Amino acid sequence: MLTLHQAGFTTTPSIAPLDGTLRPGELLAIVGPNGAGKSTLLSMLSGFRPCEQGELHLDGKRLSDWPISELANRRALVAQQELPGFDWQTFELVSLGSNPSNALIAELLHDLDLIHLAKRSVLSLSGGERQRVMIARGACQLLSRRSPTAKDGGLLLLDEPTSALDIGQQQRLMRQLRTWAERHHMAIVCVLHDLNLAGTYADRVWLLHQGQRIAHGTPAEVLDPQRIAAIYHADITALSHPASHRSGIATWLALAR
Ligand SMILES: Nc1ncnc2c1ncn2[C@@H]1O[C@H](COP(=O)(O)OP(=O)(O)OP(=O)(O)O)[C@@H](O)[C@H]1O
Repeated sequence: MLTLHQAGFTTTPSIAPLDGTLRPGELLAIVGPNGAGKSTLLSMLSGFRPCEQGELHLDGKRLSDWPISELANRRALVAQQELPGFDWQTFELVSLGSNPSNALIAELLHDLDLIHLAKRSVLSLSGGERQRVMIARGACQLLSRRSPTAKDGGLLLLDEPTSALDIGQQQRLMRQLRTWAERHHMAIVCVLHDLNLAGTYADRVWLLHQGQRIAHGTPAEVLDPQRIAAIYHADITALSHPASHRSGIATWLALAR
């Protein structure tokens, strides 16, 4: 579990002090316009850029006090458009840096619809396939390195994990992330631009704007159409799903020219 106590950055790019808890079993979406500070915040949550004010505690200990190798057992970051640096086969790249069982590799490849690509060179994969491989690798890092006595499945941080995926794969990935969160008691944080994916699959949403979290809570509380239209300077139409009655935001249906 990761807790934030007035954690932030004072230097550019700044993040205003934040409190909060990233709980095992929960999927948190971080949303906000371009340049709002989402990737910057993810780098703070991962410990790659130590916070400059306040504190972050991971599993009861200050994030900055964890040795790198032990930190890697507890949190994994999949950055935007990470590229494989070498001509590995898919299954090799997924297991890189950890020592997973063949069963775990096969399970993760199956989970992300990659099993038919297990022996393919990662350099030959499409953008969307490669993106799913990098996500599988992040999950593999946590699941293979966790201590068998650990109470939870660690923290998986994903920066725009659906950016290269078609709509079917986007839904499949988001459903899978929910399954991992529940099955492995993992805390999962996703930076998302698609507010409908955030609204449908996240338990909680943080909305960032100019380095500040301006709203947080359930998707229904945060994704208020008027607030979203104002923050994004977007023409939107709020619709509710005819079956679930869950509200969503239409942009492509209602583009005004
Ligand atoms: N090294 C840096 N020096 C100065 N400014 C930076 C630096 N890195 C990022 N920024 C700026 O900080 C702001 C936040 O960047 P960040 O990448 O966190 O935004 P984001 O919300 O993830 O955006 P996007 O949706 O476009 O990916 C941006 O204005 C960016 O240009």
